Amino acid sequence: MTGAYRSESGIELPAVAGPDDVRPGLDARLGAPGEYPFTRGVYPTMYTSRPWTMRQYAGFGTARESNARYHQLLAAGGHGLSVAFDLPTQMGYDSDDPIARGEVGKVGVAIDSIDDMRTLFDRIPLGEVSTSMTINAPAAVLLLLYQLVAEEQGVPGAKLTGTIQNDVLKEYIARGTYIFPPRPSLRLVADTFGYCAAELPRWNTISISGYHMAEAGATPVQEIAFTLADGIEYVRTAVEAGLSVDDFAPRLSFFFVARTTLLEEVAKFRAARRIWARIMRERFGATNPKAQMLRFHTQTAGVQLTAQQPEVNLVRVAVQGLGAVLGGTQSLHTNSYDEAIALPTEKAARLALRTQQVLAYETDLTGTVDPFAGSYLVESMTDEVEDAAVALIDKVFEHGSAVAAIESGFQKRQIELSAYEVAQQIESGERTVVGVNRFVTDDDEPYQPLRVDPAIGAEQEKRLAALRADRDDPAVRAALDTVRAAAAGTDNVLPPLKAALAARATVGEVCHALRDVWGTYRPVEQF
Ligand SMILES: C[C@H](C(=O)O)C(=O)SCCNC(=O)CCNC(=O)[C@H](O)C(C)(C)COP(=O)(O)OP(=O)(O)OC[C@H]1O[C@@H](n2cnc3c(N)ncnc32)[C@H](O)[C@@H]1OP(=O)(O)O
Repeated sequence: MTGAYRSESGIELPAVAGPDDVRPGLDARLGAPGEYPFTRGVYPTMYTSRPWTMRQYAGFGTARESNARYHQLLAAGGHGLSVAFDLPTQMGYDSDDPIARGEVGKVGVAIDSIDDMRTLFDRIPLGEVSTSMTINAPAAVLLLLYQLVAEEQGVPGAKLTGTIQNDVLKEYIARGTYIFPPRPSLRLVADTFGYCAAELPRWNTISISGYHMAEAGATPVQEIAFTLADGIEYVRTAVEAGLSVDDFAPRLSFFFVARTTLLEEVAKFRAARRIWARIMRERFGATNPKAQMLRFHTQTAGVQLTAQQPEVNLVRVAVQGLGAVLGGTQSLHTNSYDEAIALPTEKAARLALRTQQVLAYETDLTGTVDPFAGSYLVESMTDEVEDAAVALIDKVFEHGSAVAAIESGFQKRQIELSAYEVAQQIESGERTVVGVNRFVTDDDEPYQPLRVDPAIGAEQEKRLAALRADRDDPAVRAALDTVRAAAAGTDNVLPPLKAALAARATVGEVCHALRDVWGTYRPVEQF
């Protein structure tokens, strides 16, 4: 390589960093751990009093199979649950909808109704375990099903802890599971904030996500800038809906990637906390410190895993996870080594969890807080990532709002340009990917991927037919009419949604009721 090393975001690294690389005023930029601007972490004691939450994302096939995987993960020492839903559920369609054919139970679990949700959490005490659900456009619907099942277990809403992803804006930018146009989607998000503040006060109402943008090619700077810009949009919407920032913002959470480029990643996490604290205090007038804290989940970078020599992924994941912990993550998913090929096998899923257990229990990482504080290199990179991200957030808002920028295709285009550059670097050999363009071998061992049983679609169809034959249909129709009326007006839509789901309306039926009023989003293709 010639010339200075440039980071993933294009920041030049000094070959040897020294005191001159750190700008004056470091103490004020750092603060103490647990204090504004939270550069050193959101809690004063961080992992010295409690390690991060080990939360492995899992789910496939039917509710029964996924329930078995959750029991395995908890028995293996996992701390919290993280549910992956299949595409039809994520898009608000029932398993027997023609559009769902071939996709039922593939990338996650199929959930059609309260009956499936009850099975999913069978023998799991919802008052004790915290559960994350990666669900966006229909997040309110799955959250209400969870609440209904918890109530059946005798657990009141006030005791429930967990997170819904509920971040529709990044779906338009990178992930693609949107249903409604941006504006009604934002209204549904604000309704969910309001409902949770009253009914589920310990629930994290959103996981504002940069992970998927990173997987699509965003640089670290783009990842945090576009994510924080989305965060601003959510806060603005909720404030305009009459909610108090000090009340709802403590339950906002974030979700980022951890790449193998560990130093820049640590700088990224620290910069993101600092920028968000300032935005909340200065732009939105938050005075509650909890409303200024950026708490986040991390997943190791799936896009960096390779199908060639898949065991090497174990090493990559360990390095990525190390960066997340050094950056002060609240919760972590470490990918399985076989994820570039298929859904993780049970063995691979266990090894992935073991990776974080080694980090937590065999290293000295939990003995001290923010060990990189004062590092010439990491402090200077934190400043540089911060400056570049703030400048990019300003660029987003030159479009008027994050939504307007999304509608113009701005973020998506920037991310695609970054992805193109990386692809070219791999192609030319300028960027090394071990086992792919260097250190290649012909003798990869055969690997038996986990396959989802194709009969699952038919099985779900049968369960749905039984449900529809065994419920009070006029009551379901009346409840769906009430959902439509709330969606057309200004009342919070969650209470009527809950009533419809309790009457055993399906996920697809309630989402269709909302589609009737709000319509569906059609993306504008730019190229
Ligand atoms: C790729 C894929 C896809 O596309 O499909 C995906 O999206 S997968 C996406 C998967 N997404 C996820 O798994 C998201 C996970 N997110 C979360 O779990 C949350 O949003 C989170 C990031 C805020 C982490 O929440 P958590 O409950 O695990 O952890 P917390 O940090 O909130 O800790 C739990 C409780 O312990 C307390 N606590 C923790 N540590 C300390 C400490 N050192 N001192 C004092 N208190 C502490 C917290 O205040 C909190 O209590 P209290 O609550 O009372 O304050």
